[in-house]
Amino acid sequence: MGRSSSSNNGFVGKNHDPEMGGIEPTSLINDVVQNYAWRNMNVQVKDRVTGDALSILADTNGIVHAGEIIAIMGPSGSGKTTLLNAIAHRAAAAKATTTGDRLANGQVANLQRIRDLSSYVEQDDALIGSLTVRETVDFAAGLSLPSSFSKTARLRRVDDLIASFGLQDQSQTIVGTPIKKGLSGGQKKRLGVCSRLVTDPKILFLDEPTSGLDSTLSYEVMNYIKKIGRENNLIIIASIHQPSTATFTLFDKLFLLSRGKTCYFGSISEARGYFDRIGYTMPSEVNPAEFFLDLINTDLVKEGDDVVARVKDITAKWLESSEAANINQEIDAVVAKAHVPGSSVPQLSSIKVQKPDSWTIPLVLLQRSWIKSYRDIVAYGIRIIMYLGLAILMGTVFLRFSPTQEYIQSYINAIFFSSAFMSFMAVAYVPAYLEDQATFVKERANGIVGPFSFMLSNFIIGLPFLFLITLLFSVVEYWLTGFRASGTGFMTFIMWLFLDLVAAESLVVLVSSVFPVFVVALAVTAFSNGLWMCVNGFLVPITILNVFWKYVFHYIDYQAYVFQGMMVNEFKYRTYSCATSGEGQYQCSYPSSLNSGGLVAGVDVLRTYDINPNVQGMWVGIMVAIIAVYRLLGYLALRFKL
Ligand SMILES: Nc1ncnc2c1ncn2[C@@H]1O[C@H](COP(=O)(O)OP(=O)(O)OP(=O)(O)O)[C@@H](O)[C@H]1O
Repeated sequence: MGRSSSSNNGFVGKNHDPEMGGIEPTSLINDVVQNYAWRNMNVQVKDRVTGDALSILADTNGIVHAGEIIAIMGPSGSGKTTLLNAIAHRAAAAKATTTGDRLANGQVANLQRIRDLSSYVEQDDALIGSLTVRETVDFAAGLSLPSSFSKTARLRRVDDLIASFGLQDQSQTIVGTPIKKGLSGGQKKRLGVCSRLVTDPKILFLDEPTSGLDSTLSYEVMNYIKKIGRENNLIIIASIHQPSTATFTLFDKLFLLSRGKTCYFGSISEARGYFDRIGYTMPSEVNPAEFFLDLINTDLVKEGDDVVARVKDITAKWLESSEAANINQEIDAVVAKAHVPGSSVPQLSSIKVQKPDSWTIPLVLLQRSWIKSYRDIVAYGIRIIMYLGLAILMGTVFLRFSPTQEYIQSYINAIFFSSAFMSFMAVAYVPAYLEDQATFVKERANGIVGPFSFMLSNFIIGLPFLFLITLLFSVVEYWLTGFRASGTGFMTFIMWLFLDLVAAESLVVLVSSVFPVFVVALAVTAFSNGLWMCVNGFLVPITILNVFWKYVFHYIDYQAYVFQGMMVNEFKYRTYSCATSGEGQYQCSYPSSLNSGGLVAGVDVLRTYDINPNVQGMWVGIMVAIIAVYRLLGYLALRFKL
């Protein structure tokens, strides 16, 4: 998302597109948002135990000015993430009700405006392990900068940012996968922030940007963030857990929370004086962050020390303090100023957000998935090896069949197994899809990628890979087994197997979109494929399958059409010789019109399974429809559920 502004709508834009004669195409300067405030922010949930309404964030107010960086601090469970999410207009907690105003330049900012103006870096920001540092930042830029932004300007911004975060020497290093080490923890954190900043946000929300890092690395990461925030006049709001003294002093303001209530909000330099005034004197030579946290940490119960009473006292004193009153006045003042006719305050309604063209996002996603797929040996290479192994296994078990009647049942078994087993193995796609979906969820929450672009690119990028698997499997298995030896027969087999795999993978996408939890998605996909196997007409011919399974499930079973299609491909065009007795009599075990000539017509085998040999075109159409429905339902699940 590239934000542009023009002088005639009140914004002094330095971020114009290069083609439009802008001054600094790569600059991230914030000249749009002068301040960001939140007023009467409350979050209520239904208590997990009692089911009663429970307040987890009570009446918080705050204001941050351009160029400032603030720390939201509090003991574990005090509501830091809840507050950060609430002010960033995200779901504050599961099934929470959030009330209150978010104000940018004193004007109420709705979700879209906040998405336009800000980026949110989550604690476990999903970086793609197989991409290099430069690719990570460049793809983030490609997904959000307007198409009018030239490639040269984009790459300049990418390289400048990488250098600002001290990652220039790692620019060609991959982030890191389970089998190939890449960046260190601190470098990954820096890259996470860097790839969100490239989209040119004016406000940056950071959820525990130093979690998992030691104090030296935490300082390093925050120092980079502070520097870039200062240089570009950004508003940075970060929740942080137990910073060292050095890290703590990098922040301009502190928001101290305990049990969802404000204990202090104001400049870091004045915090000590404030607590001294209300009766809590900080000893010298102590880490101030530690002192404040110990003061309000209700989990640390020491003998003779009533922390709960102390927190009540601190939160009550805050509400009565002149500091709290000043914040409210300051917020009222920016609101009033914004509404003065002819005010010089930039108006939110006139911000023009330029996004990439609608076709650019799926294209960038495709390019990113393509790099990921050929580099990520775990997600793709291992699956190819598995399918090849399966082909060799099945080809050697069902080895060199010949067109005689004793092989008829084995042919049918081989057809069933080829399709059913391959569909079943699609569960191996669950982890890779869930990983992509996690990236999507984060990009979507930042307003970058929509469910349609994600679903479309996921579908397209899967096709060549599935075709490759189909081809490798068929080349090995089809000829080892000895199916009908004809080019058309082979190509038709490939077509059915390909449709089978596309449908099976679409089912994985649907199930994993509805249940985005690994074990659940795995169990539901495996169960569904088991069900499709049972009712596809092989284990129990359709003629005797009970009506419930037949009418409720059989006709929507993609495996049924693949099984029937492959059966027709093998049996429609072939005859099988009967056995002969010692006296030269034919002994045919399948009743067939050709029995008198010592043969079984393949079409008569089809008849015993009630398979019509002349409607393959319709089955292909049904397969395409099933795939489309799976994808559509997957899209709807992403659109409305996640
Ligand atoms: N449904 C609920 N019932 C009861 N308590 C809840 C519910 N939902 C959230 N909470 C509580 O709200 C509080 C705020 O959680 P939050 O994650 O914002 O805290 P935090 O300060 O970010 O914690 P941490 O530092 O451990 O990440 C927690 O104490 C949590 O247990």
